[in-house]
Amino acid sequence: MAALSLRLCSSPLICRATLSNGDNLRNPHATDASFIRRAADLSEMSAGLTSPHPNFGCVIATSSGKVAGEGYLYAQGTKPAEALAVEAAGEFSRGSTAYLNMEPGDCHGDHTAVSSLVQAGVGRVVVGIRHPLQHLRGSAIRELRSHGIEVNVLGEDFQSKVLEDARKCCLLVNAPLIHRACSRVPFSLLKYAMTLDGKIAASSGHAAWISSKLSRTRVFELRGRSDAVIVGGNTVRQDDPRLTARHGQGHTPTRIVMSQSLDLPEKANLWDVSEVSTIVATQRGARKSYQKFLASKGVEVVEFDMLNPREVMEYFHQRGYLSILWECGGTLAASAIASGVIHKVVAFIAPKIIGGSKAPSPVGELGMVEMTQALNLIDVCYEQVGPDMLVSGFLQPVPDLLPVIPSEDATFEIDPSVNPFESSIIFFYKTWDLYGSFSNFSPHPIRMPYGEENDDYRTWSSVEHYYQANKFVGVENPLAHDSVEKIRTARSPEEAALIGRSKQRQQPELVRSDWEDVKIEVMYMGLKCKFSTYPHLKTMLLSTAGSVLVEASPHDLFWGGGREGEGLNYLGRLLMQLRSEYLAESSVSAENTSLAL
Ligand SMILES: NC(=O)C1=CN([C@@H]2O[C@H](COP(=O)(O)OP(=O)(O)OC[C@H]3O[C@@H](n4cnc5c(N)ncnc54)[C@H](OP(=O)(O)O)[C@@H]3O)[C@@H](O)[C@H]2O)C=CC1
Ligand SMILES: Nc1c(N[C@@H]2O[C@H](COP(=O)(O)O)[C@@H](O)[C@H]2O)[nH]c(=O)[nH]c1=O
Repeated sequence: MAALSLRLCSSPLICRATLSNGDNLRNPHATDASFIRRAADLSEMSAGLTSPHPNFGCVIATSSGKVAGEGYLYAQGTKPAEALAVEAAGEFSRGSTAYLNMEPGDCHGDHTAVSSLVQAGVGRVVVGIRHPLQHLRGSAIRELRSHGIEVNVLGEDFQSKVLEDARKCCLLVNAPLIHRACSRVPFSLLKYAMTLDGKIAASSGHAAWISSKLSRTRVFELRGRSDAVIVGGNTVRQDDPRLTARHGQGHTPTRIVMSQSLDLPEKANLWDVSEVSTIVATQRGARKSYQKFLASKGVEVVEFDMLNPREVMEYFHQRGYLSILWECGGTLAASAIASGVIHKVVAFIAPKIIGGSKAPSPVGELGMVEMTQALNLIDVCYEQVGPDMLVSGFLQPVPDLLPVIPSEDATFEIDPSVNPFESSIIFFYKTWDLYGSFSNFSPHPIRMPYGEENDDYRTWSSVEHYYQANKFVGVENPLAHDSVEKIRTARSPEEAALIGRSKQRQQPELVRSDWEDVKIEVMYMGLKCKFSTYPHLKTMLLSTAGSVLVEASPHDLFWGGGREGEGLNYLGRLLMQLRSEYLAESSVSAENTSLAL
């Protein structure tokens, strides 16, 4: 009998494994493998909330093989998994082994993850996979080793079948980020519900519902883990879907519609963007009057010279999307598979027969004529969900991290045609990028007062928390005060932004009347406080002297630079203003020193 017994898990993303008693005796690596799997399982609890941060989990195990503490990163900017796990383990951390599904990022000079393990006296660290982004890769491992801690990386320091399986779990749990590091399209999952006779709707086009309520709740969870959900024009016309995550928690993805004709209804649930945004991707020049109508509803329209799944995915990759859920019908699904942008398939199969020779099926024409041409799924999982069967598997393997995947920068060096940057411009955007700590979303808490003339200082978890809360500061309404508190205590900058933006949209009466006049100053004060509080950030800012700083947000045309430099780049401008103030200060103090000598 195999030492590992695969257990079908609640998550369609990964298959977990449990060890039976006695495995440890038979296989010396069984304990390490089992704890790494546990760390991967834990890390997955934050899926959808951490994006674009990786999912991190940590298990602290004593020398007798007992779990003393565990933790996972709840969301970007919250306490690292390692710090939570050693806190939970308390004194048991000393001499223990820490299991991490992924090497910590320790970006922006924030060494909390590593230092909490060092300070807690952990004796050994086992790492599932190294960090996939090359500029972060290996530095936490080196740092831990420099403190005399033994660090073992699966697949590098020792190898065996059980460890290889455990390492695979670590790759799967962060598949979107790993794809981000080595490809130009987001990680895409095609999901559909079909009858036992392979239909996704009746011949009339009616499809509500094929799968059970329980299965559909699982779909809400899948949506909650994705950055965006995508459908084709026909699904909008037939189903009038909402495409929201309604399982009661977490994040709601952006909705994307691909339509060449723009022959879409005037009334549709997707055009209600009060809770979540919708983007329509279309062919350049299609129905301009309808494009205007969509814009008037608050729906963003993006035109493509060639509307096909690959172009659309490359575009959303550039916009920072890591994971996409395809919930389209067979026509678009076939086109997406043929373009090679689908990585994983999740099929809910309901024990029903609807028949109908014209009833649609999940994947349209792929041009294959022989069974030998069929695409074989790999790492297939089977799970019963209520009355339905859930079959999932990968169309393409998650890229392996061995050997080292070139970073995006290195890729640009290899293929200069994709280098969009000039050397005198420094772009920053996502917090985990090289200059990501320049972003107002970077996880650097600041101490700032509630309002300008207020000495009631509070800690704000990021500049974004401070900025969003200031929209409602000083407004004589208990609901405005309540909004400030909700934003201040939001668990991540993304959550703070979500609350701030939706309150502003839904209850504009709560927003201070001078907001448009003061918002730049508010952002400036927040940034100034951040760079003054963290000397290493100030040093980093000063090191960019001579370069233009641009927030590379393609869609925020006020704070960011836009896709083709059409944005106002106020965030970049404020940072350059701050930098010149710091440079002036340091030249004055150098002058004073030389005068004193
Ligand atoms: N059971 C299930 O899981 C699901 C069932 N369905 C059902 O499926 C049926 C709709 O299926 P289907 O017609 O295949 O709908 P799709 O969702 O695949 O939409 C097809 C449309 O996508 C647009 N499109 C844009 N670019 C492309 C491209 N490169 N290739 C292909 N299409 C493109 C076109 O819209 P346009 O014409 O506007 O230009 C096209 O007509 C409905 O009955 C619906 O209820 C749908 C989703 C899931
Ligand atoms: N019919 C069908 C599905 N259909 C998909 O769900 C969409 C509707 O989502 P919403 O409007 O948010 O409830 C629909 O347009 C299509 O993409 N999904 C399933 O899990 N099971 C089903 O039986």
